[in-house]
Amino acid sequence: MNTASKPPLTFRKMHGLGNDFVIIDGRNNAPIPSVEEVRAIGDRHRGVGFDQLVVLHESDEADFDVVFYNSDGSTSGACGNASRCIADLAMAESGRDSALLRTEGGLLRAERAGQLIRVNMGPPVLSWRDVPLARDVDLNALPLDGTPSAVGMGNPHCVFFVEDAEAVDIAVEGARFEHDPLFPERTNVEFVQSLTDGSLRQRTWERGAGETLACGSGACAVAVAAHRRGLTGRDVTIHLDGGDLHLDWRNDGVWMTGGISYAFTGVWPR
Ligand SMILES: N[C@@H](CCC[C@H](N)C(=O)O)C(=O)O
Repeated sequence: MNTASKPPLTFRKMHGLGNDFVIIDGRNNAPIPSVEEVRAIGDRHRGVGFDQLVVLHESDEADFDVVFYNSDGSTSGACGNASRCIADLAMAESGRDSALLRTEGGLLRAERAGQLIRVNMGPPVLSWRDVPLARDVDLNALPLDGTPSAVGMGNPHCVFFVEDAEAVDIAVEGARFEHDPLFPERTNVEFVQSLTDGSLRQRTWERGAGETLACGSGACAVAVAAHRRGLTGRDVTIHLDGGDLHLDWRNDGVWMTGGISYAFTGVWPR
């Protein structure tokens, strides 16, 4: 058995509106975690705990090439709140007020906006109105009233508009889609309520992470779905458990503006 110990993993802990991340810089041949280690680090009781773990790699066209892992070890093509956090790291390193991130979901541009960070999450790539369902589904048979909107933002989202977002049992309604053949790659699920001031209230069940305090790519999907339903203009404020995001859907994609927080650095022994 190889008893040689592997070099420890150094990481940064950050969050965007309470959606929390462990960020590991894998550049310069620095050690990166195995999927088993991702799950162990993500354990809220025995590890560090995170909603997503982010690994940074050298890039030939961006500040970083980025890989996003959920706490169950699955990967995702997008992670909006983490993208704001690592964009801040990139800008601090480069001294510029802008950054470029290459993710599985595409090339993302980010920039400072005062004390906040703006990220262009790209165009929405699909919705139920544009893409025929994989099979003939009676959408009204889905667990909640009404027909959801399916919007891709580098990752899949199923957006339900409900009368009272606080009344939704997220652990039940969100988990329903973890093994639904309608979503062969699973999906993130957002439950949204329109408010009288034109803003939206969003609660989120994340694929591979469960209920989170905020989901940035989900907020982008919600903004697109709400606009397509005539509920909002092309820009909207969304209230999440962890705080507010501002979304504006422009011709070059959906821009998301919000805050980030830097928590601490740490070392994961191996
Ligand atoms: N919290 C993220 C979304 C993270 C990935 C998602 N769970 C998925 O698997 O697609 C965000 O802020 O976008």
